[in-house]
Amino acid sequence: MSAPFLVKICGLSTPASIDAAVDAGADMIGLVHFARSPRHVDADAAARLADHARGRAAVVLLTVDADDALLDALVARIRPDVVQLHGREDVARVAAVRARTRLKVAKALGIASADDVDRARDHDRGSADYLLFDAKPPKDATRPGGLGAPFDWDLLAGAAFATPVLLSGGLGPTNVGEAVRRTRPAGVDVSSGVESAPGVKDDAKIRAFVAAARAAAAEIAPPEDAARGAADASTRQTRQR
Ligand SMILES: O=C(O)c1ccccc1N[C@@H]1O[C@H](COP(=O)(O)O)[C@@H](O)[C@H]1O
Repeated sequence: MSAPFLVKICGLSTPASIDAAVDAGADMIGLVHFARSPRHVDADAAARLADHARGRAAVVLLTVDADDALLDALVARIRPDVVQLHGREDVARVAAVRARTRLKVAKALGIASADDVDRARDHDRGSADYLLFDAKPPKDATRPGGLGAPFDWDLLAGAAFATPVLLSGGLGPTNVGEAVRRTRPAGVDVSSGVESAPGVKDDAKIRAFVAAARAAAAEIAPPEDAARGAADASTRQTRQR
């Protein structure tokens, strides 16, 4: 059986929005530690949110070009399951963070051209546990992600990676299904697309996003997984009666 499809909801900053994501069926919740983001949470707030989510969803700590001292402090305080590196970290830095923290690492890579997809292959050598493809930010952007901008999914056509790929960048409830069907990722990640305003998560959009992602994932699942999924759903329904 193949690995389960992953849904990550990023940029959560309240216990209520974590509950909404977990109740909707998210596998991963993201906490953004980057001061220029409207979703920034400081170390203490992130630690409280991580404790709120722990055991119910994997906690992903998002940092941007954090140095060792900052990473050590954040990891010790927040105790995440995964560190998302959303800056200019190179292959050596990704490997060093993985070795230092002993945590899973998701490396975000900005995609705007076929060359960017080729460059992403440098990271497909075992240094990262996930490759997270996001739109490449414009040069004058105030942050490297969380911009609600999609990239041209056709750039991934025919591209195969050994490392599980999480698709992100401008996803939302209305386009995640098409994105999953066209790119067949291992999972999806969203922030802006499930908000009512920058940094303010919308529970209904979170529910709609997770449902649409799961429905599309079921369509692209190998036949044996689809059969197992149907059997699991039927067992769940029988138990509920
Ligand atoms: O969410 C942010 O503010 C953010 C800040 C700095 C780096 C990354 C950030 N978010 C990540 O960007 C992608 C795409 O987000 P969106 O759905 O297009 O808004 C996602 O991985 C977020 O986790």
